[in-house]
Amino acid sequence: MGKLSTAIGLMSGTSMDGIDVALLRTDGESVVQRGPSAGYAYDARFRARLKQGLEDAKSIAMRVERPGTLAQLERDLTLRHAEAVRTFLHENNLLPEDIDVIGFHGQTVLHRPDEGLTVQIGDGDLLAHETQIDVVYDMRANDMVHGGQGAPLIPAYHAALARGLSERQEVGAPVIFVNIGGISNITFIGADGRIVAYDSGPGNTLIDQWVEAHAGIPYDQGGMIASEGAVLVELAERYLSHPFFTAQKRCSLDRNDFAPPSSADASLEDGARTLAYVTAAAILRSAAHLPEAPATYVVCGGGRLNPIIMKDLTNLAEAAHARVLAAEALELNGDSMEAEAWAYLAVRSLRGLPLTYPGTTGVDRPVSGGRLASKVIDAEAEQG
Ligand SMILES: Nc1ncnc2c1ncn2[C@@H]1O[C@H](COP(=O)(O)OP(=O)(O)OP(=O)(O)O)[C@@H](O)[C@H]1O
Ligand SMILES: CC(=O)N[C@H]1[C@@H]2OC[C@@H](O2)[C@@H](O)[C@@H]1O[C@H](C)C(=O)O
Repeated sequence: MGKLSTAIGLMSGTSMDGIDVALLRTDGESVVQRGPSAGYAYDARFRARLKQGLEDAKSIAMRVERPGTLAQLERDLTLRHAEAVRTFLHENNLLPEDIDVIGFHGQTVLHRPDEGLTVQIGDGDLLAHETQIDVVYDMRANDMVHGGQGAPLIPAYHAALARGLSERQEVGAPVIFVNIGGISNITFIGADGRIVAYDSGPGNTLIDQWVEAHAGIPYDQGGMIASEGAVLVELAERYLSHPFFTAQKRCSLDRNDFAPPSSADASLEDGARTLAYVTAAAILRSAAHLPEAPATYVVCGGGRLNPIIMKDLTNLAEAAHARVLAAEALELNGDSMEAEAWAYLAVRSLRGLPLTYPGTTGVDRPVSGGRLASKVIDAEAEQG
C-alpha cells in the first residue's frame, strides 16, 4: 500500500440541494477508512441563485467566461464551501493541518459534451486560501481534452468500493452501482474487474422541478405525492423513447437535457408517480447497453430515499433476475458516496493516477486530471 492521505471531498450536485462533505483515508487505490460525513443544505434563496446561474451559463462559449451573475455566484459558492469545511472540521474535532487535500467538485452550470464544453464554477485558489488546505478542483476538464464525456467520474471510486464487496454473499456478480442524483449514472464492474460506466438518464431532477412548480416544495419527500398517483403510460413512454436510450454512443447528460412535463400533461400526483417510474425505468433501459446483465444493483444518491422509485426499480430488476440493494445494506453511505469519491479522486490526482478510462467516459486512454491550488503558494504570495 502507498502512503495514506486524509482527504475531504466536497460535492454540490445537479440537484443543487446543498454541499455534501466526507472524509476519506486512502492511498488513491484502496479505501482504508470512510467517514465521517455531513450535508449542509442551501437555503431557498441560494438555490434560486444557482438556478439563475444555469440560465446565465447558457451563453458561455469558452469555459473561463463568467457572464451575468456567475462571477459573484462562483465567489459565494466557494465561500459557502469554505464555511462547510470549517463547520465540518469543528464538528469532528479536526484541524486544517489534519487534512492533506480537499477534492472540490464545484457546481456544474453547463455541460455540453458534444462541444467539448463543461463548466464547473468554484474557485480552488480561494478555497485553499480560506481553508488553509490544498485543493484539487476542476477535475472534469482534462477528460474532455482527451475526448471523454467529462462525466461520470465516480466510477473509479465505485470500482474501489466493489473490490471490498467481492467477499459478500449477497452481492452476486456482476454488480452495478446506481447513483440516483439529479441525473442518474451507473457503473458496471465485471467479474474480471472491467469497468463500464455512463449516465443512465434523468434521476430526481424532473420530479424536483415538477413538485416545485406545482406544489412549491423542493422534492417529493418519501415519495408521498407519487404514492397518491398513477403511472401515465403514454407520458412515461414519451420520456423513455428519447433517442438517448437507443443511441449507439452513451452520452453524459446536462441537467436540462430532459424537461419536466407541462401542467396540462398530468395532475400533481400522477406527474410525480409517472416521473418516479421514468427514473427507475430509465436505469433499466440504459443498463441494457452493458456488456452483461447485472445481478446486483447497489443504489446510492438521494433517489434511494424515494420508496416509489425503489419499488419500481426493484420490480423491474427482479423481472430481469437481479437484486436491488440500497448502499446501506452493504454498510456503505448512499448520501456521502459522491463526496467520498471527490476525496478519493483528489488523492489520485495528486499521485498522477487516472481518474477516467475509455470504459467510463469514452476518453481515448486512461487520464488523470484536476488542478492543484496550494495553500503554501497562496500564503507565500500573500507575504510577497
Ligand atoms: N427523503 C427523500 N425522499 C425523496 N427524495 C429524496 C429524499 N431525500 C433526497 N431526495 C432526492 O434526492 C435529491 C438529491 O440527491 P443527491 O444529493 O444524490 O443529488 P446530487 O448529488 O445533487 O445530484 P447528482 O448526483 O446528479 O450530481 C433531492 O433533490 C431529492 O429529489
Ligand atoms: C457534468 C456533471 O456534473 N455531471 C454529473 C451529473 O450528476 C450525475 C451525473 O450527471 C454524473 O455524470 C455527474 O456527476 C457524478 C457525481 C459523476 O461525475 O460521477
